[in-house]
Amino acid sequence: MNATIENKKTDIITDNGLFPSSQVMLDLKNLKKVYPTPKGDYVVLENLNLQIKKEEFVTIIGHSGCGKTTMLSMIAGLNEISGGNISVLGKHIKGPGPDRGVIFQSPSLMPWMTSLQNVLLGVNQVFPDATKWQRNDIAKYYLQKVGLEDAFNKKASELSQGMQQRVGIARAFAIKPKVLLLDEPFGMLDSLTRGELQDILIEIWNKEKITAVMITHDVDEAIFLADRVVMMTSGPRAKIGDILNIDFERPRTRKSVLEHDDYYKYRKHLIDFLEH
Ligand SMILES: Nc1ncnc2c1ncn2[C@@H]1O[C@H](COP(=O)(O)OP(=O)(O)OP(=O)(O)O)[C@@H](O)[C@H]1O
Repeated sequence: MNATIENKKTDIITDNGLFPSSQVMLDLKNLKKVYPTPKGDYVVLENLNLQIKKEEFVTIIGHSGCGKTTMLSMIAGLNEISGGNISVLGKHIKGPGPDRGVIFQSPSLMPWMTSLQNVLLGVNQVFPDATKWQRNDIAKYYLQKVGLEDAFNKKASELSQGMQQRVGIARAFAIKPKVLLLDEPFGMLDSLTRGELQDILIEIWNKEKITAVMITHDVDEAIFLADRVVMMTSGPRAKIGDILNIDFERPRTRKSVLEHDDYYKYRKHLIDFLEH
């Protein structure tokens, strides 16, 4: 990994996130979500507009309960859209699909199955025409990428939380999605394991260059991983409040990011947003 990033000072650049359509992977237009409740309709999201570019890594931050998971689950096709639309490469989504992989906070593996069998569940569905050997190779390749080459045949129930999330990462990449959606994937892990998995995630992402959208509550994680940090306003009727471009070169190391003059500027910008 490149240990240095050019320490050139830049001004904080925020943008309105609008790009030529040829560059856009994900397009959220006038997105609205209403949850019916006993007390009446609760409008969680309204007029939410966001474009995410091909090969971009975007992190999403916002106050607890503002609607981050709601937005991500709508992109995944797991939560009905109340208004507006979401498109992937210009096509409106109508439900879940193999073009979008999801990594949740808890990987929800089948506990009685091995790491390999868990990864194969998705691979078998998405690549039904591949031979058994080819599918095995794909699953093993990604398990090895997340450092589980010695645990192919370990049951999920025998794995630590960190190892289970490694399987979750392998499972998501193995279906070769166009977009990877991550909902606080490291939220339950200790800081050392969290750092290790951030490095693994970014290493595979650097190689595969798929579009990634990740919710996090951790401002440092948001900066370290992202090309842009998207800030959501507090609900109800939450929308995109601000977008911060993170202009650090890649590949990045934690040390080089922390030592960059702009790091604290970025951090302050995000914390100011969250505190107001
Ligand atoms: N199925 C549902 N029915 C009614 N209200 C819901 C439902 N799911 C979520 N909500 C409400 O919608 C709001 C947004 O929830 P959501 O989980 O999307 O927020 P979040 O920003 O991801 O929160 P957190 O950061 O705590 O994970 C919350 O007030 C939540 O209580």
